[in-house]
Amino acid sequence: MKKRDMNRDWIATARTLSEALPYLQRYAGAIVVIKFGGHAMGDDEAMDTFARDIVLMRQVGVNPVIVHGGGPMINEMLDKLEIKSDFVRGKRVTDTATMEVVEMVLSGRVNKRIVQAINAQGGRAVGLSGKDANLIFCKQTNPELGLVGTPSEIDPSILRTLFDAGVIPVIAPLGAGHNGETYNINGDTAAGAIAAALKADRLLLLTDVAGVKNKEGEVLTAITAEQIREMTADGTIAGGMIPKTETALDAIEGGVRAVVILDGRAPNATLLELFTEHGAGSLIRASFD
Ligand SMILES: Nc1ncnc2c1ncn2[C@@H]1O[C@H](COP(=O)(O)OP(=O)(O)O)[C@@H](O)[C@H]1O
Ligand SMILES: CC(=O)N[C@@H](CCC(=O)OP(=O)(O)O)C(=O)O
Repeated sequence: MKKRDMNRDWIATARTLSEALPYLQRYAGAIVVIKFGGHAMGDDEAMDTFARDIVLMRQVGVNPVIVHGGGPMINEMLDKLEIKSDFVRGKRVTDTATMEVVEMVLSGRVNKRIVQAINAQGGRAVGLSGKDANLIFCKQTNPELGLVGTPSEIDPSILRTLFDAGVIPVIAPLGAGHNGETYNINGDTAAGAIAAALKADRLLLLTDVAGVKNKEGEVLTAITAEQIREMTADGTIAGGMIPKTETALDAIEGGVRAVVILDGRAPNATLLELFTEHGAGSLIRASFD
């Protein structure tokens, strides 16, 4: 299949996971950044399946880094507190009161739920946010969005320390400002910036759709930067898909080898993408030569 050819430098030729098993050691040392979106988290079963895949990945020597979202969980808490919030091009307009809720929900409930799920599957996960160990400093994205941040300096050294210790980092997308501010970073944006800083082998953006769809609603297995620009301009790519495709382009420009947008709720989604020939979702690479 065409997509398979484009992956030949890194992905196995196995058709099934069991066929891939004897070859898994070839991935030892690879860095795979996985954005786990709020919509992809679904119920406890989806969380457990995700956690099992991540632990298996770590057991074969891959260094997985989880960067999570949690938009729906933030919405739920804002509703309870009767705080209104608006989105502009997929990003939440964040004032001080909203920021407090975002930090509590992401660094607290959502981060620890993922850490606990991975540890329950036999892994060793540690939760942190972009504020820990100076991982992410931000500048303001746009005054109209308030405390939404764009990562400006990333220090991934803490992640390498965790890799060496066999620990799986689970990162909430928050950043520090140089004047003591806390910034809300879109989860996709944070994952892309971390993947670029690590020059990751793969960035997987897990969501609740099978991939990027064209006007006819068909999932595109491979997309170029040019197609993404056209589809965004004509409105085919909209809402939450905008930060994902923008992230994919920035990550590739920043040195990530390939980005895949895929359905995180599909059984064994991440393992199938990494270890089998057919992969899953929409693959974005610098060039398809
Ligand atoms: N061209 C497109 N292809 C696929 N999904 C799209 C497209 N344009 C907009 N979307 C929307 O983007 C959503 C994914 O973004 P979002 O809801 O923010 O996900 P997550 O919470 O997983 O980060 C999809 O559920 C879909 O409704
Ligand atoms: C700036 C911005 O929009 N931040 C997001 C952070 C969480 C996120 O990205 O969650 P999902 O991946 O589940 O959508 C927010 O406040 O919702």
